[in-house]
Amino acid sequence: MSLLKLDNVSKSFGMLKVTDSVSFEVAKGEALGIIGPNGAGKSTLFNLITGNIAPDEGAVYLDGVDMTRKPAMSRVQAGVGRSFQIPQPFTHLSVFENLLVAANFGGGHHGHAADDFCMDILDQTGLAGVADATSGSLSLLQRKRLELARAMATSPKVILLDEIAGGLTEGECVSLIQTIKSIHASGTSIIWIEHVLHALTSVVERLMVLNFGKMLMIGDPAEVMDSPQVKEIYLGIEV
Ligand SMILES: Nc1ncnc2c1ncn2[C@@H]1O[C@H](COP(=O)(O)OP(=O)(O)OP(=O)(O)O)[C@@H](O)[C@H]1O
Repeated sequence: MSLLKLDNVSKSFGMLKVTDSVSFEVAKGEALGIIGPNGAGKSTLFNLITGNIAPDEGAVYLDGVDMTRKPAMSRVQAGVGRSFQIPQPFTHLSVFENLLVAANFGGGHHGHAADDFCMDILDQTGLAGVADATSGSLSLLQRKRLELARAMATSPKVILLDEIAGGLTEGECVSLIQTIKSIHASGTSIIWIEHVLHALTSVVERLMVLNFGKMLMIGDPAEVMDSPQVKEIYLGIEV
């Protein structure tokens, strides 16, 4: 059975159909990449999965349960974790405290068990050395790591990564990819929107292309990137 399923999901803002009858499934433990031109509807698709916006039509299922009308918080508690394009930590709290908030409210972890759980995530995401630093003092790479860590602190079954590699140097990007690979290897499903294609294709098993709100193609990353239709529409290259 699939972990996450979208069934003919559509959403319009005024006259603009931003998500147009999108259907796909993500298996347990799978990593799926999403690409598409600016304004294709990628972030809107994430908002429909997380419950930040409601679809006009269609349904969203997690583990076979219809989540379509459930609020965002209950989806977090059911296992949908998310990182944001622009990191959104509580800047006055320490890195550790940021994780505790996510673990308490999103992951249902409390007391000493929550402390240990958060320390494990700090290790996994490479933040153990800055546990007591205020999150406002972190470098860009560390803030990206904190976005990952906060998503992991909610004990997700699937994490949605929104352009997490953007703005990093090549070396920083390689180091973040290692962390994302370790999260994937531990069994968490990943859906990742990314413009840094080499980072994305080094992790994901399937790639989806969105264009004008429609799913243009989904499949093996190399085959998708090789498709003349994708080259023309996504990359703007005449073939
Ligand atoms: N809340 C909203 N109200 C009105 N229009 C919106 C809203 N959210 C998104 N849009 C519009 O929907 C379209 C798709 O936006 P979306 O952010 O989902 O695209 P995207 O593929 O994530 O783009 P990018 O790669 O630039 O982040 C855009 O034209 C955007 O202006």
